[in-house]
Amino acid sequence: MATVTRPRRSVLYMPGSNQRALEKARTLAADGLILDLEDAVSPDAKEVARTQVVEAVKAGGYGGRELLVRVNGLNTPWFHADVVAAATSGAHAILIPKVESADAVRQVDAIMTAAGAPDNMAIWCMMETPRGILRAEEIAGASPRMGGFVMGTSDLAKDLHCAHTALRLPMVTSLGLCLLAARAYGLAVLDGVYLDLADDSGFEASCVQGLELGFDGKTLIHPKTVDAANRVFAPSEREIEWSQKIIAAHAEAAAEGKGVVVVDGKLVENLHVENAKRIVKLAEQIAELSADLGK
Ligand SMILES: CC(C)(COP(=O)(O)OP(=O)(O)OC[C@H]1O[C@@H](n2cnc3c(N)ncnc32)[C@H](O)[C@@H]1OP(=O)(O)O)[C@@H](O)C(=O)NCCC(=O)NCCSC(=O)C[C@H](O)C(=O)O
Ligand SMILES: [Mg+2]
Repeated sequence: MATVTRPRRSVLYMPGSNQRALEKARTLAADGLILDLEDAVSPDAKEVARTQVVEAVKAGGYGGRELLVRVNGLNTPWFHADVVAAATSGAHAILIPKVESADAVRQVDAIMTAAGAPDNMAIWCMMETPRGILRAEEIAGASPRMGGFVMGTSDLAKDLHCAHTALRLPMVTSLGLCLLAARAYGLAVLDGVYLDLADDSGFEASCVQGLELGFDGKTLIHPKTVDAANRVFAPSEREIEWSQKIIAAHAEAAAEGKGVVVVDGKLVENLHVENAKRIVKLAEQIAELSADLGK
């Protein structure tokens, strides 16, 4: 069973160079934020973005939202200083772009540790190159700090020479390999961004597909998409009620020495109960986070 440690239905990117966005994020109902130093920031704004992001995280005000700092890639002039600065910022995780090997993760781990990062600060990896996808398993298991994968479907589509289609068939193999590796190693895994901000129904359909594939949530580029992602990736009332019902029925059956029970004509075994417990726990965590954010 995949471990649920916190809700990650909606995780919003913002350019670290955009002070207004860093401020605005304190008021948004996103479960998590990616404070970006990489692709959303132009080369001449890299240092300013790094300073602003570290100051914003240290200043706080983000409540229970999960904070990830996306640093520049290993082969860039900004990488080392980004990791050192993020390591003691108080963010929950460093997100490394374009990861292609376990060694890259271990390099970041070593820099973080030397810079004084707390033991519970995680490493997340952008999965967005063909080599990275093919090595998803070794990357997932590269360090005890590994916390999750974020699908970088824009970079990946560029490298695969594939099209962005509604059903994402050209992307399904890559998404599936990363989901397998993430679940095998107990990591979180977030779906890629939807680029057409004018297409609300297309966005929602891509969230539904991401949920059905097994993603924990969706990465977003604009606040207007937060509510739809939160809605789609949250368990419905019906699912919660059904989960509670089968947990109770199975516990009653277990007390009578039975391993299975039939509820409303459906066979319920321990595996269904495990999944039901995950759903109930996720619903509780969403309620706690919503109360914390006042949303
Ligand atoms: C796309 C945007 C440039 C649009 O910005 P803007 O024109 O300012 O939008 P609005 O006027 O509609 O904004 C309304 C208010 O919302 C705030 N806002 C907008 N976007 C964000 C955000 N991302 N985070 C926080 N707040 C945001 C505005 O400040 C307005 O607030 P107010 O002042 O109160 O009116 C912009 O949305 C944007 O920059 N988005 C993020 C782009 C980004 O980070 N891209 C990189 C990540 S995606 C990626 O890299 C994919 C991956 O690597 C891959 O390969 O797939
Ligand atoms: Mg990318």
